[in-house]
Amino acid sequence: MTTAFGTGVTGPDGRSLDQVQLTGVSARGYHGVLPSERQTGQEFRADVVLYLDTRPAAAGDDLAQTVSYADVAQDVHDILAGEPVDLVETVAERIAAAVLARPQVEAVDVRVHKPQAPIPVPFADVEVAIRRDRVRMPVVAAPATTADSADTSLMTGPGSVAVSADLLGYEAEPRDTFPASSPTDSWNEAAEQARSDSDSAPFVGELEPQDLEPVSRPAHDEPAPFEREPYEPYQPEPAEAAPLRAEAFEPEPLVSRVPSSIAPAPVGDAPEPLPVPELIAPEPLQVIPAAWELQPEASAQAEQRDQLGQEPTFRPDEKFLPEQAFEPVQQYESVQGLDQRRDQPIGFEQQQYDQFTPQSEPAQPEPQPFEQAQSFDPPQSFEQPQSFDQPQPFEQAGYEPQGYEQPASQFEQPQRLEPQQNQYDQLFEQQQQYDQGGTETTRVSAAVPDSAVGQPEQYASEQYQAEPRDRFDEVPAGYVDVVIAIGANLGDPQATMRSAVAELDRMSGLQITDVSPLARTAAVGGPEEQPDYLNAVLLARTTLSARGLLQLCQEVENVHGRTREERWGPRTLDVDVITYGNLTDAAEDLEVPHPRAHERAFVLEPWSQIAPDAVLPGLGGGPVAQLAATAPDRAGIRWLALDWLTDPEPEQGGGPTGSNHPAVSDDGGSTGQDSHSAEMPPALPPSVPPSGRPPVLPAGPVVEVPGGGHPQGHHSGQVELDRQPQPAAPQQEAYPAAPHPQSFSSGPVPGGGGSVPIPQAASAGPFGAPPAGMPVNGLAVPPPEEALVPAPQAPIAPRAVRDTAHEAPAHELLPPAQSQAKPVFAPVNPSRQQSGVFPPLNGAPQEPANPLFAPVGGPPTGQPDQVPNGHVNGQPNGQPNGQQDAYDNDHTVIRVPGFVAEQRAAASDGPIDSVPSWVPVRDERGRDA
Ligand SMILES: Nc1ncnc2c1ncn2[C@@H]1O[C@H](COP(=O)(O)OP(=O)(O)OP(=O)(O)O)[C@@H](O)[C@H]1O
Ligand SMILES: Nc1nc2c(c(=O)[nH]1)N=C(CO)CN2
Repeated sequence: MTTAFGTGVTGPDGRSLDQVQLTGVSARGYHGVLPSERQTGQEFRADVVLYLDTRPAAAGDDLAQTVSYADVAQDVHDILAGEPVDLVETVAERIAAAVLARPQVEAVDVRVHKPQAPIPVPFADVEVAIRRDRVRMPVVAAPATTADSADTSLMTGPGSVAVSADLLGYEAEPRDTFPASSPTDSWNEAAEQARSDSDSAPFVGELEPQDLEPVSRPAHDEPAPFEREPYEPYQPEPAEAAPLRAEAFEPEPLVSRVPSSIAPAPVGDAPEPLPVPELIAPEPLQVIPAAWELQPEASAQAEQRDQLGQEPTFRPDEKFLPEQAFEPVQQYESVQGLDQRRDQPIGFEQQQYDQFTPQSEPAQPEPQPFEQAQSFDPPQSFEQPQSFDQPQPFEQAGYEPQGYEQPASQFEQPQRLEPQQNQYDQLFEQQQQYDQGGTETTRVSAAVPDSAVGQPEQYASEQYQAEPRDRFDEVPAGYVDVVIAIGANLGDPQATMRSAVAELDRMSGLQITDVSPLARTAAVGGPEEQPDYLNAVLLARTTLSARGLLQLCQEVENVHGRTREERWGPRTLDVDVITYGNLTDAAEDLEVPHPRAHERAFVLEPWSQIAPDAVLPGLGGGPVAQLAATAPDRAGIRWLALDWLTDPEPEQGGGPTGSNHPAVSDDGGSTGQDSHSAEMPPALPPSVPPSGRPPVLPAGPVVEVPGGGHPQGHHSGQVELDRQPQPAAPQQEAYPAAPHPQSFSSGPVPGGGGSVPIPQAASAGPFGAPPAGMPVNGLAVPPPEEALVPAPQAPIAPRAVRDTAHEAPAHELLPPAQSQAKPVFAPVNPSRQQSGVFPPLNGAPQEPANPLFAPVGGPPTGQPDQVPNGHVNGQPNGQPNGQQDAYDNDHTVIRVPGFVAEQRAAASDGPIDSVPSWVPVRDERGRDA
């Protein structure tokens, strides 16, 4: 696995190290293989993250106890501008070596950009990103740096790379030819410190300046002739290279291990010169032991597979480096597996995740029951979208070295990799690159060993379980508050989302504490014409690791037939982790907070409804309500519905107003997505709450206080989550409670936020409501009528909307009028029709001009009354082929000055059961109300 740049590094004490980041150091450099590059030079830029413990320095306010960023900047600059080398990799390596020459630094991330690289096609950047530490040390030596210019004994600190310089055959440059800034007194003191430290680090050798042969550095105006530089790569001694397994996988403290192959000779020993090949050699890679050699459990599983005639689960496109074997590999679980787990007592899932914690003693091989084996090895016929969810090491993360090619046969496993999905991988990669700071970046890694190809995925999987790879694998001591976003626009989105909420809540290790109103939102990104989404946000708390939570989310997605054909394409279900406590971190497979959450009204708006004071942590974060108000897609929030979980759904197949049918097109018929939905797996069967749940007491109906319960202020009330009191859960320390209120017992939501009771998926068919009053998951389920949320009587602007002046009329931001499909709408109780008219904000309620379209306010008389779905005064507007919009029949479009809301009205052709509380959320005219 290649660690993402700037993600956490754990120190010897197991805690995250502090970081000193230095970005954008630039210089004209002469690196490159082309003579022209050597001749004219070009811009090089570097970013560096130093990992160290800054507490000693802070405690004494003492520079000597830390690293001077100015010195590091100077070194980086000098290396960029300094002695030309062929490869960006070498430049990065040298920078890493220079930084690690400082004994305080435990690890360093280096990213070197070469934005003007001679590439004959348009591109944005070339970037090499490496991480080096005291274990995976640089394979070239640092040139003389500010760190050692005072006293080379500085290089004798623990893990100093200076010694390996000689071992590597690197010829350090004389200080007079390689500029270095003046040493400071503090560095002399640090040198003293390093000397004393070296007593406890017997492996550290010591070099004197005379040991380092000077080489001359070509002046920039006299470019060196194009020839190989005398840098010589690290060449491991074969005898030392063999114990790969021990070096790569033993969960030892960071600083206690130095690969023996590059450990310096004991002090006083003259280092043996090594044979020197021309370029940097990769890390020693020998025969990689089979998974079952490493993990007895895996062995048992393999045997079992053999007996069952199952094939091992291979990831043929995976390439392993020793350190990279910690790549997250899904512990595959079939739909069956999920169902099985659902019925497990609480703690079952935790046990599964407990496997991820380091085990001091390997477990004894035991034959495992068939069910468990299945969870590692799904039937071949079951297509695991997860296989493609996970970033593939190297390819997806963009770490594939340029020109690195594997024989096609090693990638071809038709039953696993379908062309379509490979295509998605590419898109995924683009997305990741896009995520790395907004520019398209080609990243290059130093070396990918061929021998790592084609290893059983179990191998990586087991390793993943054996040692937490990063903070995302840390299992919290207590509950962590999390925010999860769900969305869907294919199939039967509302039904799917109802199920998803119930399924997530049933998972042990995860408890949903609050559910937002349902938002209908214009699709953001992706193909131009796709149905609107339904979106909601769930507040929850979890005892799972962040990665465990992601895995759960993906399992639920998969259960609902999630496929990935194109980036931001339509989907049956999307479940994203928005926040995990206050953790801000990124890895290849997970980033929290979700990297785009801060700009997505379809997340922020529902979230702010249930947590008005929530704050999104991290870069770009801030008060959620504020972010929601200013998010670019704000105008795409069409409406919110409160009672989307409690409101009983119509019978299946109940026509276009029903919710158990595929996405409905404007003409009331099925959309082109029908075929897709036909491919969906059958809906989950009804299930009972897991036995481990606390017993649920009958409770009163969902209470809606006068005003309608909508959090936007025009309903002042809230919906109570009438849950059974839960035992107090310890909050774990590492990621303190997220700054949003996620009260477990609902109580009044601050700011009048409206929560939606968690659905009951227990008794009435796949998505149907349970009998009235039947409590599920700690929620009291009111009889349908009681559950109804009265339509707002005196709407005022939502808080978020009120705070925001939107300039653009909403419909400009909506999808084209010819949009073919709509999501399913919740059923409507005809008795609620007239109450669905939202009066103007500051005036008397107005009667709708016609029963279906109730223009209250709206554009000046005489102008077409255009509504987002393309209607003009109730007539289809811009519908292709003259299609009649389904809204004409079963929706009332309600307008108030500055706002748009759509309310379902009596439909002549479908069951009408209840009225969801659609509420206006959008300032249609871009004005404050
Ligand atoms: N916070 C996160 N939540 C969910 N997935 C994440 C997160 N961070 C990274 N990922 C990764 O993103 C990958 C793609 O996720 P997904 O297909 O759901 O993207 P998407 O929903 O189409 O787009 P977006 O990520 O913009 O919402 C996942 O396989 C997962 O590994
Ligand atoms: N309106 C809306 N747009 C989207 C959504 C979504 O959930 N809602 N999800 C996306 C990828 O996660 C991309 N675009």
